[in-house]
Amino acid sequence: MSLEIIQHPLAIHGINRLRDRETTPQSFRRSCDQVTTYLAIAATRDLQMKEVSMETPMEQMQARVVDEPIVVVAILRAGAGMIDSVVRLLPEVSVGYIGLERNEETAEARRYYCKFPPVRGNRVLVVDPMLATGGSAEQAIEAVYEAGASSVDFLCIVAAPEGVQLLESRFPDLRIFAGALDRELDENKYIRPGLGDFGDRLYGT
Ligand SMILES: O=P(O)(O)OC[C@H]1O[C@H](OP(=O)(O)OP(=O)(O)O)[C@H](O)[C@@H]1O
Ligand SMILES: O=c1cc[nH]c(=O)[nH]1
Ligand SMILES: [Mg+2]
Repeated sequence: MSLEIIQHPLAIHGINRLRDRETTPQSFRRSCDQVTTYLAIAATRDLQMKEVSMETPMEQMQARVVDEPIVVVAILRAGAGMIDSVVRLLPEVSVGYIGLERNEETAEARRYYCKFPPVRGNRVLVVDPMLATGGSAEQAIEAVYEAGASSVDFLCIVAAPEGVQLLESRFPDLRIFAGALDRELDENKYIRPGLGDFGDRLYGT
């Protein structure tokens, strides 16, 4: 497993806008988009390319274009807020959804929805802004591997050490791209310092 923490100053700035309790919903959405864009750029740095011949208005040339189908799978609800940013970078991407909700007492995630496009043999980006205990990500990644993904990258905005450890023990080939690695989980399994409940802040619930 590998863990990359995005170091770009604009990504760090965006995460700290998300953390600030004074941030308005409008600015929260803009910062979510900004940080997700940096995560997606990092995760697609090694996309396969192929050579094609093409004509510019001036002459013929050999050019390289992306040659790898990608699937993005969002963990609902909060992960839905990251889809548009990925689709803007990768307009051809297919999109799947898995609905998971943590029980407020036990913090265990319950699956309530799952719909994937064809995944077999493809690289899949699983997106969810928060990696806390790792239970939600574990269920989603397991489902994606069961559907036949050739490789999985997990993109999150804030990760807790507990979640990273769980994913590391479960999926040796997984790559995690995170905006920040925070200190710990609290007694309610919320990330500290964290940013609160991402879904509630994104959707105003
Ligand atoms: O690592 P875990 O301990 O599983 O916690 C992380 C999960 O918790 C949040 O979702 P939540 O269950 O609050 O659902 P929501 O997105 O609908 O708000 C978050 O978006 C992750 O999916
Ligand atoms: O800190 C946390 C933990 C889980 N889900 C969130 O939205 N925030
Ligand atoms: Mg929530």
